[in-house]
Amino acid sequence: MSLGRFGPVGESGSRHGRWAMPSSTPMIELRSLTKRYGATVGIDRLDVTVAAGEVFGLLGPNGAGKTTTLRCLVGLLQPSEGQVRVLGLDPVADHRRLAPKFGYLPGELRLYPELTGQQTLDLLAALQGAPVPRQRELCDRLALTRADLARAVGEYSRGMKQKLGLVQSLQHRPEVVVLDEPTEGLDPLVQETFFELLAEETAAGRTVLLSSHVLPEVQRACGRVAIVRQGRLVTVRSVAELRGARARRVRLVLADGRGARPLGAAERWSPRWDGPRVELLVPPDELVPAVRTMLAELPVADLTVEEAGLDEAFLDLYRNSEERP
Ligand SMILES: Nc1ncnc2c1ncn2[C@@H]1O[C@H](COP(=O)(O)OP(=O)(O)OP(=O)(O)O)[C@@H](O)[C@H]1O
Repeated sequence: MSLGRFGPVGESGSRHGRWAMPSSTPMIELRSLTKRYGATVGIDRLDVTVAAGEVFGLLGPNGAGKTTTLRCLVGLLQPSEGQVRVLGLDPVADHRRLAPKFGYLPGELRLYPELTGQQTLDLLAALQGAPVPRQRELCDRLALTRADLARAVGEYSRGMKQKLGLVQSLQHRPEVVVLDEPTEGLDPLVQETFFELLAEETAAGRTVLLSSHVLPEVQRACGRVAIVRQGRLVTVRSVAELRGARARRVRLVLADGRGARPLGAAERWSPRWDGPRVELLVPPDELVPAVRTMLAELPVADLTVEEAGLDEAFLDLYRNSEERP
């Protein structure tokens, strides 16, 4: 079972009444974190800090380094360089102290197929080394029935396995939860419940880091997002900031009714034609000069401006990172 380096009950015992952490200590801290696989760079000098009560998103395309980052966080991988701290502790050296306070949902949940759902949850609870006050409630909310839990997980559908994975990641009420692609395989109703659970986690001051390549998921769940690409951090932004940086979509109808043709100076905003209408994506700080140029140079019969979607802001950041030397 690959669920992280959870040991049996360590000297820290249950989650109640142990070492005190200064309130200023970040819940998660990655400092110049680098992981190489031989000649391949998984992640390269990643700096990320996550505070208590945040839902923080790690967003990036396939192969960006999300899983590598999460595995370093969980202590499954030893960094090649740099530092990882979770609750001020080293996930490799201090994994026994961390296990009761830490929840992890791996991207590929591999379970013992012959164990029942209930046996799996109980085994993982023992490895977490903590009581599981939320196990029953989470199973109920994620619609894992007693009959489901009595079946061998080898018979589970993908969605049921994912639900079991979510239950085990939260059942011991951990202070920090790391989730790799958490909504994979969940139907829309269960996804709703998942988002409710996330909101409750942060309302209770707990911290969540989730990886995703699904933008609407991040937009909905996270306050801040780190965008990674080819192992490098492109940017860390609040979702609100990403919205503010959104391009403006300018739609024009040209009076002469003709279709696609060169637009002179306006060509730089990548026009997309649809019959006599044309659509351009303009960065917010170029909007006023762009509209002036269009009105001066083109036979404009109609013009509308609206904010482009968050996905376009996101793609813009990707493109900008690609253009970097
Ligand atoms: N065990 C490994 N051995 C060699 N290279 C690896 C290994 N694991 C990951 N990599 C490489 O490290 C880079 C980052 O991979 P990683 O799995 O962390 O990305 P990811 O963002 O999680 O991708 P995905 O969204 O596809 O899961 C990729 O180039 C990948 O090929």
